Parts: sequence; structure tokens; C-alpha cells
Amino acid sequence: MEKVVVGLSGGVDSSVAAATLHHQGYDVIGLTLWLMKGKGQCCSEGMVDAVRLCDELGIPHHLVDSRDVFEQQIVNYLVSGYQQGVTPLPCSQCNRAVKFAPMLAYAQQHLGAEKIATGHYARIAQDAHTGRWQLRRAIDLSKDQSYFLYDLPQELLAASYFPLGNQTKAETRRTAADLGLHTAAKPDSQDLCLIEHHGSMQSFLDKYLAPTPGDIVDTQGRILGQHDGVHHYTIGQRKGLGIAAPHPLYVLDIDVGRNQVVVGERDQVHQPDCEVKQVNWVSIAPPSAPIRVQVQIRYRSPAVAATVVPLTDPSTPATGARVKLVFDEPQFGVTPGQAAVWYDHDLILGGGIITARNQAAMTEVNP
Ligand SMILES: Nc1ncnc2c1ncn2[C@@H]1O[C@H](COP(=O)(O)OP(=O)(O)OP(=O)(O)O)[C@@H](O)[C@H]1O
Repeated sequence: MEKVVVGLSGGVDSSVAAATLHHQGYDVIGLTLWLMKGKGQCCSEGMVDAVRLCDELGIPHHLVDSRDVFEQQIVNYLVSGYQQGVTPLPCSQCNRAVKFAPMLAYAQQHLGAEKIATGHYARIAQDAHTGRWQLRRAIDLSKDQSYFLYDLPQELLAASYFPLGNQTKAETRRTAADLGLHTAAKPDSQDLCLIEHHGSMQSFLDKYLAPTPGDIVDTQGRILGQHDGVHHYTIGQRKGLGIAAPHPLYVLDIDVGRNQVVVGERDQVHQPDCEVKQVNWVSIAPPSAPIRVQVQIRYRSPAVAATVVPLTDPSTPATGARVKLVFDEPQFGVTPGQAAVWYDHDLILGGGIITARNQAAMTEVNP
């Protein structure tokens, strides 16, 4: 019987992932990572639900205190990103550095297991010709989470199962009800876990960053209003600028050096291209020539046609690998810090972090 360690959040998805593997005959061990410091109700409720689920299934449960890792990898990453005027995406970083890698290390070192599983909606398979592990969108496109998994390296993909990738969310809930799992009717999480915990990203950041008042300016540098900290703004943002103008205004740029938020009209927020750093090639080897793709620049935005132009040698490690994305049509709100993830239909080819326009210009001068 193969041992599999299943990451349990206490939600219905990971419950059904664990139950499915258990009923398929795997030797399943439940593992919950305790992620957030403070009195996180979601964490404590989740932990209790995970323990109860393991009781229902008659499998062991382990709790790993990961609060320090979460603080270093996610809280610090978010706070320093917003301080630098970007809008970091914590989820892909959390999956790689807080969940998958530490879960696999714990499974190998303490539980004698070589495989882990989660309730993510995505599909994984090994290419028979190349031996490369490939990641695809879930069958249920409304629940597809492949965007958040683009940063998993081959060794983590090789060790992972996603038991829910071939079924719809409705089927998951039905399975949970059929098996009498107490999590069957538990509501889905609605937002980023940190936001559920703190109420909003703003109130989370306000705990760490003091107000730093400055000017809101137009592209000519004319002062149109005041802000209380650049970390409260994101590219493409329209609401909350507090400026009366004949046309709606959007955030075009965040200039940390001058402590200014630059605003302009909607068409100015469109960008024909962008540079992407820390590129992880998932399902194919790094290409040496441009390739045609469909790219997603936000979790919920549709994939659009683009060309990926490699800027670094294919042998460059993911931390230093860069590409240029050239969109067929200019895109609205290309946001530094967020992930761009590119696909060939449902197959994830690769992804990385969108860089700031001024940072890309600097790297062209000083490669
Ligand atoms: N604290 C945790 N400890 C261990 N594994 C976790 C934890 N949080 C999430 N996971 C794993 O990551 C998967 C995706 O997490 P996400 O936060 O996106 O939850 P979800 O899609 O709402 O799933 P669920 O219904 O299981 O909470 C979960 O299904 C679970 O396997």
C-alpha cells in the first residue's frame, strides 16, 4: 500500500481528496499546516475539522507548526512587495515554499512517505516520451487552480497527486455527502486566506506599514490629490482615488522613489507587452526561440493570445530566467508582482512574476 500524505485544510476539497485516496486503498495520513499567527479562526476551525475528518476515516493526523515559515515566506513577501510598489501574488509562492516543499520534506523525513496530495483542482501526468511531469487545467474550469501551481518544480510535481482534477466541484460535494463526511456542506473559502483572516488586504498591511502620505499626480507631474501610502494602490485601480475629474482615472504607475501614485485615463493603462522574471517552465523544457501561447495575467482573467520571447539562456535557473510577453492586443492592468501564466490550451507551459515597467527598462540597460 503506497503511503500518501494529504494536506488537510479542514475544507471539503481536501476532505474528499483524502477520502478518495483512502477508499482507493492508499495508506493515507492527514497533515495540517498551522499557518497563521494570532487567533486565526479559520486556522483553528480548520485544524479541528481536519482532526475530525481523520477520525471519521480512521487515519492518522499530524499537525505541523508552519507559522514561522508562513511569516517569512508570505507575510514578509507581501509587506516588502507592497513597500516596493508592486502587488505580490502570495498563493503560488505559498504553494511552493510553504505547502508542497515542506509537506514533502515532512512526509519523507517523519512519515516514510514519498507522495503528497492536495485538494487542488488541476491535473498532473508524466509525458511518456520526455519523462517530464506536466500540469493541466482541471476538468471543472470554474474551479481550475492550475494558475496558482505554475511555480512547482519538477521534483514536487513528481511527488504530488491531485485527486480532484478530473471531477467537478458538484461531484466533490456529492462524494462528501455520500460518504457522510461532516465537511460536506462547509462553505467554500471566498478569498485569499489572509484576507479572510484580516478583513481586507488594506487592514492586513496597516498592521505592518505606517502611513507615508504623498502626492497623486498625472503623467505630467501635476498634483491632483494626496495618498496615505503607495502600498494602498495597485496598477489599474480606479476606486478610492478620491479625485474629482471629468473622466474616470486609473492608477498607471507607482513611483516609490518619489512616493507618488501616477494616474491617467483608461487607455493609458493598456500595455502591449511586459517582462516576466523568475520563470518556471512547467510542462515543456525551456525554449530557445519565441513560442505562441495563451496567457493569463490574473487568476480570474481569461487567457489571451501572446508570444513568449525568451530573454535568458535555456539553462538559466528559474530564479534568474526572464521572458518578454508580447500580447496580440494590448492588455489592461498588467500588474507588477502578479503572476503571468501561459498555456497551450489546457497545458501549463510556464509562468513567472510580472516586473515593473521601470524595472524592465533598467534590466535592458544593465542586463
Ligand atoms: N493549512 C493547510 N494544511 C495543509 N494543507 C493545506 C492547508 N491549506 C490548504 N491546504 C491544501 O491545499 C489545497 C488548496 O487549498 P485552498 O486554500 O485553495 O483551499 P480550497 O480550494 O478551499 O480547498 P479546501 O476545501 O480543501 O479548503 C487544499 O485542498 C489542501 O489540500
